[in-house]
Amino acid sequence: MSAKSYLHIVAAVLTAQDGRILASTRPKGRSMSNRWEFPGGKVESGEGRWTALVRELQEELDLTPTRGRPLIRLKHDYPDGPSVDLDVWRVWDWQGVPRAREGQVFDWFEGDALTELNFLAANTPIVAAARLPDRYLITPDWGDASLIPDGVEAAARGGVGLIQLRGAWLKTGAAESWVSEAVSRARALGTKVVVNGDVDLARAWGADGVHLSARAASVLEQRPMPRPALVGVSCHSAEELRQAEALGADFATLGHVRTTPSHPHQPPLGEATFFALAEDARIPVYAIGGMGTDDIPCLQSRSIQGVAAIRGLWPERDKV
Ligand SMILES: Nc1nc2c([nH]c(=O)n2[C@@H]2O[C@H](COP(=O)(O)OP(=O)(O)OP(=O)(O)O)[C@@H](O)[C@H]2O)c(=O)[nH]1
Repeated sequence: MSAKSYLHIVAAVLTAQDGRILASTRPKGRSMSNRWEFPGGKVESGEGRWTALVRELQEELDLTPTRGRPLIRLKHDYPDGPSVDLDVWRVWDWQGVPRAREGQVFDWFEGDALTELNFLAANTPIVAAARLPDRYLITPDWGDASLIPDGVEAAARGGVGLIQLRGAWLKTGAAESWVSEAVSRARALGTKVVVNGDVDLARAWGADGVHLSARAASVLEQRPMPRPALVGVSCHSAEELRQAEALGADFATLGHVRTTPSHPHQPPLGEATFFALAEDARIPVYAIGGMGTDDIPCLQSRSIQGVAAIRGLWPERDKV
């Protein structure tokens, strides 16, 4: 049996300095016209990925991208259409002012607003990747929750775009005030906050979403919070990634990649297994377990979203 062939497509998540993202409708006369997509198209035979992206953006929008990096790569099989290998790049610098050259409509959208557009079916995980940052901090599980709001704010100031509140302190009486303080300070800096494990708490406390264990995800048939809320799942295997995808999760953490003090007795996945699983995933993946900001360039060069960490991202490491 021959392997299925996939059309290699490059597309750009053009991101302006204010964080808004360009989306466009497919031009009239094309398949699935008037659904939303990210600008791009087929890579021609013998053409490089970046060269193809530059050509497509010039043809469609009269723009020349000058700085970008891989964001997410995933395969999708349209039941009545092509099988596509979508190679999506974040582009944050370009020459020119966008102009619709193919009769398409385009506009700039806040990340959350992207979830309301009628995108092509393959694009749900691409929209998730476009909305998500490269650094995902998980708060340390210690007794003194009073340090959480300051730590969250310092991390957000340092460029961490997503934070998971986690720990036994979440179940204590004072938790609500620490959480609402942390959420409002993070939000003022454009950083989102999700709560570990408890959907009711996440809703009640006005958090931006929830992060579930693989076990909690395994008993759900659909996502427990509608978009634009974020739903993340902790995964350790291909099976758990498939469950997170089936659930409609926005992202997964996958690990642990290396041995860490949090899991001293469990063997790590190792980098080769991590990359094999992450590159096969159809949702954005954060590498977790002994990871830090130094690992981000290597992960991104392979279209992986970024790193999730406690020690590697908490602002004052000596206090972890
Ligand atoms: N440019 C772009 N294509 C996408 C996205 N998502 C997605 O599934 N695709 C699929 O990737 C293919 C894009 O190739 P293309 O844009 O060169 O295709 P085309 O206009 O020539 O389409 P056609 O073959 O129907 O004439 C289409 O099958 C399209 O449905 C996206 O965000 N951007």
